[in-house]
Amino acid sequence: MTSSGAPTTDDGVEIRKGLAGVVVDVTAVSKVNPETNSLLYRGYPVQDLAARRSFEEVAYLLWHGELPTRGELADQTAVERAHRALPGNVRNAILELPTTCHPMDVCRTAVSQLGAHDRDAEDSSPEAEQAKALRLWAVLPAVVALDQRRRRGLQLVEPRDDLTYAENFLWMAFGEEPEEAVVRAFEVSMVLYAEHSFNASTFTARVITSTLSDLHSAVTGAIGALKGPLHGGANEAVMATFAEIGTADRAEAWLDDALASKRKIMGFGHRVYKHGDSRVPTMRATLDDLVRHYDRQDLLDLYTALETAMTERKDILPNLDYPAGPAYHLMGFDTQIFTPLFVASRVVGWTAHVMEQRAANALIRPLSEYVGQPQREVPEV
Ligand SMILES: CC(=O)SCCNC(=O)CCNC(=O)[C@H](O)C(C)(C)COP(=O)(O)OP(=O)(O)OC[C@H]1O[C@@H](n2cnc3c(N)ncnc32)[C@H](O)[C@@H]1OP(=O)(O)O
Ligand SMILES: O=C([O-])CC(=O)C(=O)O
Repeated sequence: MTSSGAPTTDDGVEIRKGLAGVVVDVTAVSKVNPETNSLLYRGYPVQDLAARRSFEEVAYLLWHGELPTRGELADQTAVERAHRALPGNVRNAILELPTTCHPMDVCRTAVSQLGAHDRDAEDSSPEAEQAKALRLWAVLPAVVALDQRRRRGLQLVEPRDDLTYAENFLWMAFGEEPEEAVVRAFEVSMVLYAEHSFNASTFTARVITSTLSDLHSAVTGAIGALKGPLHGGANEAVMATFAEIGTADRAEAWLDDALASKRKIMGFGHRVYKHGDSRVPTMRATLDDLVRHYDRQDLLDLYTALETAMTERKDILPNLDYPAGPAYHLMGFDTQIFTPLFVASRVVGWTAHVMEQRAANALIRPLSEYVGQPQREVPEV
């Protein structure tokens, strides 16, 4: 052990498992501050953006560094709406995938396919990268909505260009005009999920970009990293936990059993925030609105019972996935679709980081300390 508590090898080399606490680069995209429980996108507090700005405006901000003027937003919106439909070849590729695979596999495959069909895939100029990021962001709702619908045995719903991003996403997923309360809640979740500095999936995207690989490869890899339950996969795992517990009165006993068997409780804890996730109060308030809208106090009771028990037992607080999971459930999404919803939002942050990495690149290649067999001779056969 070093004085910082980090383990060392027999030779005294300090090992930073999981790169915990290691600052690997600078970024101007967002600032996560665990001391003040705050998160800034390009300098703006995320909760204020969620309250006052659309997801489209936030996407522009994350990519370009400033909020859009009316004209800039109109230009971006025109491109976004023109690229909402899935190209036929990608739609067919999705339809051929088995419904036994996880929806994150569908997302990952779709982005890879979109890259293979994109004529600008190998053009890494800033203009081409920005255009690809925008097109990918525009089409991902169709990927997610199609996948949910085919699993339900329903036909694809074509996008509508008279609707906002959030309205159109819900329209394509459910085939009916969404209610205003649901649109608002969904939009807030998209804003909150869009960006979070050097998390595991964003770092993956940056590692891939650092080899001078292409943007679609970076996003495909990032989707793989987000899928895991220690990262984005936790939002669907929260709903699985709720289903396992059943009702609020069973939460304490369930938690005691789970902790006794050393299970990780999904939706709780965070690598950076140790005193609460900056985004939880906003998402929790949004969940409260949905609970009132759908008259589902029972779900909130279960939510609160598990949160209270977890705080009492372990003093570990919820992360964004904890309120987001039940919120998506109330909106009507299937549980396995929750992490793809995270993809649809985080693609903005990933691509902003791809562009930032490319603009000041250094190959990412850390070192490891070898602890295997010493050199030995290959025996004669
Ligand atoms: C949007 C996002 O990606 S947010 C993260 C979503 N992920 C989850 O919700 C999964 C559940 N949470 C976790 O597994 C962890 O809190 C992580 C992976 C997110 C962060 O973990 P780390 O920073 O590596 O902390 P680590 O896992 O070392 O935890 C420290 C201690 O708290 C415990 N702990 C942390 N989170 C949890 C949890 N959710 N349930 C039970 N115990 C936990 C650990 O067991 C460990 O205890 P120990 O010191 O007795 O061994
Ligand atoms: O920052 C992290 O490690 C995980 C997280 O909350 C996110 O990616 O939104």
